[in-house]
Order: sequence, then C-alpha cells, then structure tokens
Amino acid sequence: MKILITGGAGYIGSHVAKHILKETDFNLTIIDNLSTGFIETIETLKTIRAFEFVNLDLSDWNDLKKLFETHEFNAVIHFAASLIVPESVENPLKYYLNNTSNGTYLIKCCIDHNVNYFIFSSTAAVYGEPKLTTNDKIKETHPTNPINPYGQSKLFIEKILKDTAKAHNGFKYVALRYFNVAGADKGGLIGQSTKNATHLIKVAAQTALGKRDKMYIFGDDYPTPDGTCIRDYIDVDDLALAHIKALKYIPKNESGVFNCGYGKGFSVKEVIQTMKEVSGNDFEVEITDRRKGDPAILVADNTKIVNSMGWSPKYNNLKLICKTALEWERKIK
Ligand SMILES: NC(=O)c1ccc[n+]([C@@H]2O[C@H](COP(=O)([O-])OP(=O)(O)OC[C@H]3O[C@@H](n4cnc5c(N)ncnc54)[C@H](O)[C@@H]3O)[C@@H](O)[C@H]2O)c1
Ligand SMILES: O=c1ccn([C@@H]2O[C@H](COP(=O)(O)OP(=O)(O)O[C@H]3O[C@H](CO)[C@H](O)[C@H](O)[C@H]3O)[C@@H](O)[C@H]2O)c(=O)[nH]1
Repeated sequence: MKILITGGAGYIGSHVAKHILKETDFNLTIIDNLSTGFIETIETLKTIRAFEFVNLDLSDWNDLKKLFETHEFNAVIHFAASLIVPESVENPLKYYLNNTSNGTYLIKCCIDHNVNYFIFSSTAAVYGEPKLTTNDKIKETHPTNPINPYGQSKLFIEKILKDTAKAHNGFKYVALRYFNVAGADKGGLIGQSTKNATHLIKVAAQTALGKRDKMYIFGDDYPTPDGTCIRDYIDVDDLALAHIKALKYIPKNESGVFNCGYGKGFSVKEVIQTMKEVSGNDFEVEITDRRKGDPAILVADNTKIVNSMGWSPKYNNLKLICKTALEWERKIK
C-alpha cells in the first residue's frame, strides 16, 4: 500500500502517521504547508522510520497534480483543513476554499490517477444543533444541518465524495465524523501543539500548568445536569486506530460515514474537575457568557463503527486523556 496523508504535520494526522509507521509496512508520503502543523513533528515521526515529506500547499493544484503523476498512491487520508469555528463565521471563503475547493481538487486527482480509497476527516459539526432528548446519542442517520461554515465546508466534501463514488466505479470513501479529540501519545512522542488553542482539554492543561492565569466556562445555563455543555471526548490514539481500521475496511466494503466517539459525555465542569485532580492544581475558573454556536450536548452513537469495522477503543478514560494532554503540555514551550 502507498498512502498519502495530507496535513500529517498537524495534531491528528501525525498520530495516524505514527500508527502507520509503527504498525504497518505501508509506504507513506505526507504533504503539509506547515500553516498550523510543525516541521518538528515530521522530524520526530522520522525517528520511527523513513517516509517522504513534501512541503506543499493544497491550493497549488499544479504541484498536487504533479505529485499524483509521480506517485502511485493506493489511498489518501485527508486531514489538511482550516478548523477554527468562529474564524469560519468571520471568513467563510477561507473555509470553502481550503476545505471544500482544495478537497474537491484532491478528490479529482484521485479519480484522474486511479487512487481508489479516500479516508476523510469529517466532524460532529455536520450535525449542527441535534434534535435529541437529553440521553439520546447521535446516529449517523441523524439529519445534518451545520450551523457554521466550518461544518458546512466539511459536509460539502461528504456529499462530493458520495456523488463521486456513485459516478466512478472502484472509487470508495470512508468519512469519519470525529467528536471531541483530545490527549496525546502515551510515550510523550507527539501531541497537540496548536498555537492559540481553544479546545477545552488543552486550555485546561495550560491553565493547570500556569501558562494561563485562569480559564473560562462558556455558559452554565444549558439544559444539562450541571448547566454546562456535554461532549464526547475521544483519545487521539483511539481515533488514529479508527483510521487504520478504515484502511483495512475500505477495499472490501461499501463507502460510508462513521461517528468516532465513545458514546459517553462529560460536562465542561466534569472535565475541568478531572484536570484539577490529575494535575493536583486547583486553578482559577470563571463562568462567562455562552460561546456562539455551542450545542448543549454532542454524544456519538458509535455502534456503526464498532460493529462494522471492529473498532475497539483502548483509552476510553477521561483521566488518562487529561493526563497525556497535561504531560504533552508540560513538554512543549
Ligand atoms: N481537532 C479536533 O477536535 C477535530 C474535530 C473534528 C474534526 N477535525 C478534523 O481533523 C483534521 C485534522 O485536525 P487537527 O486537529 O489535526 O488540526 P491541525 O491544524 O493540527 O492539522 C491540520 C494540518 O493541515 C495542514 N494544512 C492546512 N491547510 C493546508 C493546505 N492548504 N495545504 C497543506 N496543508 C494544510 C496544517 O499545516 C496542519 O498541519 C481536520 O480536517 C479537522 O477538520 C478535528
Ligand atoms: O476555554 C474553554 C474552551 C471550551 N469550553 C467549552 O467546552 C466545550 C468543548 O469545546 P471545544 O472548543 O473543546 O470543542 P467543540 O465542541 O467546540 O468543537 C470540537 O468538536 C466538534 C465536534 O464535537 C468539532 O469537531 C470541532 O471541530 C471541534 O473543535 C464547549 O461547550 C465549549 O464552550 C469552555 O467552556 N471553555
């Protein structure tokens, strides 16, 4: 297997690359423009085993085409994207260009060069504000109705993949709808280094280590038991394993979309309490207004990926997720 990973210098892509390098003999090429990813991550991955890295911007369609002309890829795993929700509201065209247009051209390259397998990083943001009662989990069949351009830009690619697979015999895709990804490599090799991070667990880890004076809870008046939003936090290595499962699943099965989460939700207050326990630091937390566009509860029904791919998560443990996030945060400047 020859595999192309886009966005492999970033947080999730680098964890998937790590598993491919460690656990398979697949030939790997990573492309990344290092806009939010890090060359240091690529260098660390190279200590596992050799692979090709190309500093390439997906918007350079000519370069992308040349890459496909000179390599015979069997599968593409597509992570490269812009992913800050509020930024997508202020600058939607950046999201439609980078996520939808560049993603579409990447799919065209696959069709033009007989690359048959495509694994796509989608998001729970495609569901928008799910219509559920308190204890319901979201199934893949739940209507999609993104409430921001980021979610919309990703849903477009899901639709383009579906139409393309219908029109081109042999081309198949798996779209993985990630819920809230967190944690880091258990041996401290790689983790989330994103600058100006907004993700709850990373912000809590930074506050626990004194990198921030305090942190904020965005709203405690949601219709949940403690008033704060509930999310399904999935460990980044378990998510990476879902990609390895998808690579094995795709040649013998139909295309499809799959939720990636544990099916268990934690409130913002529960996450912060866990980080306080794990770090031993009772850091300052202030309640402030709701953040725009936050649904109250997002919890995955993961029956489909468990039953059809045999995905069996190993790190379904919020304490461990907080611990590895904290250890990584301690390691980076
Ligand atoms: N982090 C999450 O919680 C989360 C949740 C759901 C979905 N996702 C999706 O997972 C994927 C990876 O997210 P991440 O958290 O690892 O983000 P990240 O920012 O760490 O990684 C994205 C990588 O893509 C690269 N990139 C961006 N635009 C590019 C372009 N035009 N050309 C080449 N490289 C480009 C960046 O430099 C970066 O290395 C994204 O598609 C994102 O939408 C992430
Ligand atoms: O400092 C903070 C950061 C976050 N939160 C709250 O914590 C919850 C989780 O927020 P994150 O920013 O960590 O994650 P989101 O749920 O907003 O979004 C993430 O998960 C989504 C799917 O569930 C999408 O995939 C999206 O791309 C990804 O960023 C939200 O209620 C948010 O309001 C705080 O209270 N304080």
